[in-house]
Amino acid sequence: MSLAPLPPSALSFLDFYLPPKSHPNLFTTLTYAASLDSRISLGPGLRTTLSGPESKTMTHYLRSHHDAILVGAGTFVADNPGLNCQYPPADTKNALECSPLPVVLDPGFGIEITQQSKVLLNAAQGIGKYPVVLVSEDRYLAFPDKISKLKLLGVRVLTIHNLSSQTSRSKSWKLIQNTLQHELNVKSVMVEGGAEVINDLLLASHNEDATVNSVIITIAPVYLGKGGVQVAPSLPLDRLTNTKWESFGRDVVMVSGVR
Ligand SMILES: NC(=O)c1ccc[n+]([C@@H]2O[C@H](COP(=O)([O-])OP(=O)(O)OC[C@H]3O[C@@H](n4cnc5c(N)ncnc54)[C@H](O)[C@@H]3O)[C@@H](O)[C@H]2O)c1
Ligand SMILES: Nc1nc(=O)c(N)c(NC[C@H](O)[C@H](O)[C@H](O)COP(=O)(O)O)[nH]1
Repeated sequence: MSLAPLPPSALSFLDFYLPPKSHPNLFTTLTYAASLDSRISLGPGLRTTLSGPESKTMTHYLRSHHDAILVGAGTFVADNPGLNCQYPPADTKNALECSPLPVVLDPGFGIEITQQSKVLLNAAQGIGKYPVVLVSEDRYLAFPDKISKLKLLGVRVLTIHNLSSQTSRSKSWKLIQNTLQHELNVKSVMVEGGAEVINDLLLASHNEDATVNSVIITIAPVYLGKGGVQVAPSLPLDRLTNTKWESFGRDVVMVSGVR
């Protein structure tokens, strides 16, 4: 599948919100696509396409600018995501180089990754990187066989000390960002969802437990209704700053951020 090129106006619109060439700490971008009623899928466990072709290309362009891409266990199970970059590669070598490191947040160590998982099919074809799974230490110790099996498939499992004993999920973001920066040597991460991950990270940023440098949201002109999986943090949050809006085909994209 080849994605349509982005016009120069889209590139300049995004430029300020991308990770800069050098940044002292981990640069975190939160990005997702939502409906007009702030739903990101039709229901739990359902994969729902919201982005049109232009904003889909934009997401892949963002992927090419980040070292890592993080999704939660719920998204991994619902979407079977490939988590690679399909834009702008002209060939396979390019696709591997521009693809971020896929990171799956799965404290309970419950997801099944098999040879048929899209992320591993991409890695085996050389068009994506092998993933890392972040799990709680207690769950890691409970499943030695699973770790060996995953290792054979090329999947790395990393533990986060005390992840499950955090009193709030907002607090666990500090540990997650530390692990990305110091253990995986990641300088920029793009967090794609799902709703639990997004709601917690927004709250963590509000509570200053985590840093979010950019927020890039695609709004699709559709209502998904009350049954949809909703982005709605548990508290009202501060108004986003440095916001700009631009049409991408039938969608609108909002960018916000501080460097
Ligand atoms: N439209 C979009 O841009 C988009 C993006 C991603 C996912 N989705 C959709 O979202 C749905 C999945 O969302 P969800 O909310 O069910 O699952 P999720 O992907 O947010 O994963 C939830 C799991 O992640 C882990 N987790 C989340 N926050 C954590 C934290 N702070 N600390 C430790 N662990 C944490 C926990 O294991 C939790 O059970 C699916 O339907 C998927 O299709 C849509
Ligand atoms: N930008 C965006 N628009 C959407 O309409 C949608 N459903 C997602 N969802 C994000 C989530 O992370 C998905 O899992 C990946 O979009 C799967 O896609 P890939 O196989 O990795 O290309 N993201």
